[in-house]
Amino acid sequence: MTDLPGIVITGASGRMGQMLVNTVLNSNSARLVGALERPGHTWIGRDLGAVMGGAEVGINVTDDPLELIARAQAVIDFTAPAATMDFATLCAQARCVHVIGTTGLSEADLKHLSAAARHAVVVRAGNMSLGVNLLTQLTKRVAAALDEDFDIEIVEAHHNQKVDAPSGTALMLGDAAAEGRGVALDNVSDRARDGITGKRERGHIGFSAIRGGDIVGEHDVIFAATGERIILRHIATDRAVFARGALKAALWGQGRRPGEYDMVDVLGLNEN
Ligand SMILES: NC(=O)C1=CN([C@@H]2O[C@H](COP(=O)(O)OP(=O)(O)OC[C@H]3O[C@@H](n4cnc5c(N)ncnc54)[C@H](O)[C@@H]3O)[C@@H](O)[C@H]2O)C=CC1
Ligand SMILES: O=C(O)C1=N[C@H](C(=O)O)C[C@H](O)C1
Repeated sequence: MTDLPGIVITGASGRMGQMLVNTVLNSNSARLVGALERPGHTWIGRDLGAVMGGAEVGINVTDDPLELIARAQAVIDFTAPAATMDFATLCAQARCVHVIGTTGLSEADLKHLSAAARHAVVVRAGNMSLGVNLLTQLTKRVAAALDEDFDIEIVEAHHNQKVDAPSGTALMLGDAAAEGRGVALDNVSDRARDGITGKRERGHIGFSAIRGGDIVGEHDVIFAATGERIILRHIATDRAVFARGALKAALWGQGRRPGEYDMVDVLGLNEN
């Protein structure tokens, strides 16, 4: 028995799930206590290590979150919006830290998370990497320094299995740019252009999404004026950067007061 925080990974068979399992299993700061998958998944009831193609780890994958979350100190959750809402309720009941990487959440989902955060620590970010969270701060500063002569466009690229657009990261960057400009993103966001769209509106923030192959995640924030252009870019080449950030968040959340937090809080980037 050890005092290290016990972590449950949801969506264990997913691209991020498997990365998270390996990250926690290789950590000296946390221990893996459970792995969840959706009902009907072929991994249910089987040893997690074995289904991942390695040695047995003594943890059977389950589709029953109730008992598992009750004895966890943190749940790291990169799944899908409906599943994340269910896990948020259970984490709130268990007073356990809920680290959420899931993107594509609706306004109603965000309200649900705010309610859950009255009882538990909820750390959520559309991107858990250090680089992107630093990029949001840079974006805010550049947007604040430039006026609307600079058109802001956010371009993101991801693999062909991604189901939501714009990416969670693109929306974080859009929020940062809007905050820098002192406007609400909802009032200035251009999220789809097709056909005779009319001229670009001054002050708007545009989004474009590329989907193809195995691209892990790439984001450009373009500030385009007449005669010059600034481009802030982040390229993720390995999902380990997201998993490391998520584990850091799970550990950071231990002993904190219930509430909603993000990776800027976890990484202490607000102080810079
Ligand atoms: N915030 C961040 O840093 C990052 C966020 N993401 C986001 O994480 C999410 C997952 O991404 P991927 O791993 O690429 O997707 P994926 O499709 O490979 O994995 C999702 C997994 O969740 C499982 N799942 C769905 N419903 C479930 C339920 N009720 N209970 C348990 N498991 C359930 C699925 O079976 C699947 O294995 C997406 O929303 C993606 O945008 C991905 C990478 C980084
Ligand atoms: O689905 C992904 O893969 C990713 N999703 C996140 C997003 O929506 O921004 C983070 C990362 O870019 C990978």
